[in-house]
Amino acid sequence: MPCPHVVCKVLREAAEIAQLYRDQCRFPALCRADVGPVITSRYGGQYCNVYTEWTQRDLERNENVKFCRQYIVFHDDKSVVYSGPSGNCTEIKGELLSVDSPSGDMKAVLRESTIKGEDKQFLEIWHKNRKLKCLNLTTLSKHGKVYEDDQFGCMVWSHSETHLLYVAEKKRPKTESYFQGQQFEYYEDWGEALVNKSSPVLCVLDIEGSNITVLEGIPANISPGQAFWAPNDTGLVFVGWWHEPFRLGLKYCANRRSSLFYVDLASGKCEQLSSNSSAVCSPRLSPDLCRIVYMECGVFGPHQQCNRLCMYDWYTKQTSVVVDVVQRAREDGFTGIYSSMLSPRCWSADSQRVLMSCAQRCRKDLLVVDTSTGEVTSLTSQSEEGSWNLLNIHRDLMVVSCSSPNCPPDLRVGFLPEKGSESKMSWVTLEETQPQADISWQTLNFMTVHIQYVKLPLIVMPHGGPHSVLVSEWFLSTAVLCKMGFSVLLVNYRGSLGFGQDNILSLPGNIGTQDVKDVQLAVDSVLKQGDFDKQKIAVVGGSHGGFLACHLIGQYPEFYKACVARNPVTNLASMIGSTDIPDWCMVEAGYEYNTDIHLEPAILEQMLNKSPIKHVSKVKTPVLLMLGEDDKRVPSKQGIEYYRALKALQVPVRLLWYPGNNHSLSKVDAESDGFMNTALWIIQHLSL
Ligand SMILES: CC(=O)N[C@@H](C)C(=O)N[C@@H](C)C(=O)O
Repeated sequence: MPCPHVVCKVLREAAEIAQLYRDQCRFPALCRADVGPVITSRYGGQYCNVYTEWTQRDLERNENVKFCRQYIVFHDDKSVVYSGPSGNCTEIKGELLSVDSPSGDMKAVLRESTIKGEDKQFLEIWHKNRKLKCLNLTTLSKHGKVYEDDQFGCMVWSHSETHLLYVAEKKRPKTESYFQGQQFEYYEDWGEALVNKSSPVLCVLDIEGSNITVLEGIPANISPGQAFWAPNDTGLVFVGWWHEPFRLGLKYCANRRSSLFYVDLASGKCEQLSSNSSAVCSPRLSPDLCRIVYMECGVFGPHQQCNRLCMYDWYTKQTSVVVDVVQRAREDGFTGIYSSMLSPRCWSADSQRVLMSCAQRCRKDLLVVDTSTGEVTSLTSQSEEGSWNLLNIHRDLMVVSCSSPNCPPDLRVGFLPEKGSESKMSWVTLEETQPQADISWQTLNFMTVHIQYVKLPLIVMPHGGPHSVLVSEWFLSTAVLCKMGFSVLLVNYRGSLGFGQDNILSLPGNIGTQDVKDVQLAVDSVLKQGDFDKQKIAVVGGSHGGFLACHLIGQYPEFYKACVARNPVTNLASMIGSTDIPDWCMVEAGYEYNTDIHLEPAILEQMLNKSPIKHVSKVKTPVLLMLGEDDKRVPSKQGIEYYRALKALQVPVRLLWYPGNNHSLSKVDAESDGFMNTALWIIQHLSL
């Protein structure tokens, strides 16, 4: 029997909202897992240690803290016999990178420490219970700062465990006096979140002799990263990004011209292993040291696309495409490969299959790819839970984390079943989590929405990118908003990842119309259910999601009662000259991009026509803008341009300015301040 509609009560007291936010911040997220070597106990049982790293917002310290916890896993190579934590959590401070040697006997740590007010980097080698070596990299001055980011950064032991490979900034000439004319030299960098990362170099530490060699032989027009040791330690394999005629932003942009390279340590010769005209990432060597898998996509065009999974045979030097681009969802449901990064290890023990977590429509699944047939099987598509993340796999023991919109991430392990028996996958939970019974969610054709028999206020959240995807996983802000009594509609519009390459390609040239109409269609269709209060709808979005939020309030002026935009794109025509990704503006406006492009008035006109600023005169909705001072992706001037237009029109607008923050506004205080202001802005303007 249908329940009568009742008026929904939303939590509106700032102190109570802050308490909810604090409570939900206590759920940590997994960021790393390693499987240690197999140890045989004196009673004959086999076990290994699983090392995990987590991050958690510490609101008191205004920091994202990182900590580790280890688990012991007894197994018989096919199943887990017994498992449990071995000790408590320990906070990790000052470690930028760390890695165990292949045998597990040694550990290398890159540490940053401030001495007499100066930042110094140290490279430590640990053996058993002692620190074997500590090199002051800053004093040695062989190179600049070591890269610790996901894009270029790596720290890898040689197979022989005698050398360590890492990436650092090339040494710059000293600038003691301006008479030398170099003090004010401009160094291009790789843009948003890669500031001051300009010319990476590959560095090798000879551990015995404490000797660091900065590798030569790499073409000067290439920036190397994501490196590892070739079979038998004869040389190094790496991804090289072309940086001529100039560097473009790399973050969220897998479409930068790049290739796989091999540099031979004896001869210094550098060889290109993959195509000259595509973009590659995440090369991973098989356990038998015979093959390398990597992901490949087109250069320019949409910033993230459906990938090809390619494989390079080390001995035959042949490259094959294991899984090709999927234009439209296949009959078996497979929609293509969208992972931007493979886990540190991704091969099965027999070097036949590759594992990955990958967006498939609105969820992230664990996929197994048979490299000899290209067959793709999902290990998780039949599971009820939301989304799965592969943290690592070693000797077929997978370490994964699973979460959903009402369940923070947990930690599980399980052995990869034999080929053909994937449906028999069974998991053992190492770390339970706390499901949030008062939040419910559903994936529908256009929406993720809470269906309840009360008139709920609705917050519409389209994602940014625009070529990214919202999967059914844990999000702090949506969980808190739901607990406050809001309903949240997360929208994947056409152009999102996870639905096939055709879907992605349908958007460039049509932004500002197709994506806007898709979001509105999703909102209208949930409103037809009658469960939501049509007078209490807000829209919230960041970046391209902010672009959509500003478009929606301009194109549907009576509809949204509050709008919150984080670093929104408001005018493509003015953004192209100042962003780190000018190609994005061209491609999304419907043009091909070339580095030597000349802007024509017609192009700028089209960009303006597709931008939210074009509709600003119709806006009535109160707007809260949140801008990061150091944003290189969507420079803050975009938001300021919109702010001025709204002020002139006397539309209520408030601007929050976050110094020391970039595009993501992810520093702990900026994020929590942004959340509180978002919640209070919506409460105020929805008259709750
Ligand atoms: C490629 C890119 O960064 N585009 C931005 C305009 C954008 O929308 N970014 C998203 C991913 C974000 O949420 O920051």
